[in-house]
Amino acid sequence: MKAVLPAIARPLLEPQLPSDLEVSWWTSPADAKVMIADADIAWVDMQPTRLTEETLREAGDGLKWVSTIYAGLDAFPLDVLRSRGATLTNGVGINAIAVAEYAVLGVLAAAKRLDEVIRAQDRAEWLRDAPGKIELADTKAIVIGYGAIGRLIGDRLSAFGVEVTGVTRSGSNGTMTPDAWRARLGEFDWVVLAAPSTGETKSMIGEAELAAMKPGAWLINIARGDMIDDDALLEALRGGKLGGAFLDPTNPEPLPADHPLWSAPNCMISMHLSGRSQTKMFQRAAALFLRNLAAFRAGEPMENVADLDRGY
Ligand SMILES: NC(=O)C1=CN([C@@H]2O[C@H](COP(=O)(O)OP(=O)(O)OC[C@H]3O[C@@H](n4cnc5c(N)ncnc54)[C@H](O)[C@@H]3O)[C@@H](O)[C@H]2O)C=CC1
Ligand SMILES: O=C(O)C(=O)CO
Repeated sequence: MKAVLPAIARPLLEPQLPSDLEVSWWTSPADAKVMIADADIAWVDMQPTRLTEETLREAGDGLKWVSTIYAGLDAFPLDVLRSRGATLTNGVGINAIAVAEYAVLGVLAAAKRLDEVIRAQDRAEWLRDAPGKIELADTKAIVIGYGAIGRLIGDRLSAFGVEVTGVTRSGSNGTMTPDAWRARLGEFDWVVLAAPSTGETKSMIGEAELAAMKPGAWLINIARGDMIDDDALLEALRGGKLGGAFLDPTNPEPLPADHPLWSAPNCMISMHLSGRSQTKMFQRAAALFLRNLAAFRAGEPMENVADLDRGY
């Protein structure tokens, strides 16, 4: 059995790999593309070493399991994997803590207008009044996408006294269903996006949704940039009714230097940095891969198997 694995994870994986597994370590997409031709297993990540759709198309017929550290699968050619009959396991949970902490950072930065405080510091200006005076306690948040990340955001915001409502696809465990949240948008001070980018969620926040939000409410996006209609967001930000937006991912990435969102009023952009966390992320990813490898070899069910039709 042959596996193509990322060299970056080699120190964590190699000591624990079974001796009869033949391994090639990729350091670049070009490496992966060659190595994958006769692999049974491939761990591929779309960034920073972007593996192209072409690579997965060119993989040999033996490729049965593709593993990734990514939770969001929107950049993966799911149709190619589906037509090959290959299993894709994702990285849901691996960086959920780091991302949830960024969402809370976004809410706190918006409440206290940390961006304005830091701009004043850059000017060596001593502010006489706080630019943001919102106390989180007794405010209300809706977290659209209440999965691994969304639930952690919910727990953390609840600890600040925020009343949290979650949205899931199924509406299970007291969450709202995707057809119910729009009618209630006007109730929330914080609208947090933590759902996967799929056909159902692309541009889910557009003109109508922004208009329905409570005056002064903030939009916090830690999911994917294409879930927001940027033209509508720019108009809402310029109109001043929206409190503002905290955007971790954007569409496209990197955001071009001349993109109007950079200079839009009341907009903070964190450059899709939220998922980065010291070494813990790789330790969790390696541990998950090794558990799944044992299951794959034993013909047992693996963890984090993506639903290729659903898209996450
Ligand atoms: N900014 C970053 O660095 C990161 C962003 N992400 C993004 O966050 C997304 C969520 O990640 P996880 O929580 O780990 O995934 P997850 O699979 O644990 O949770 C997804 C949640 O979204 C819900 N959902 C699905 N379709 C929905 C819809 N149409 N409307 C409302 N809710 C819907 C699901 O029911 C589930 O509760 C990922 O798909 C990825 O795009 C993930 C990791 C890092
Ligand atoms: O895991 C993901 O989907 C990410 O966006 C990581 O940054």
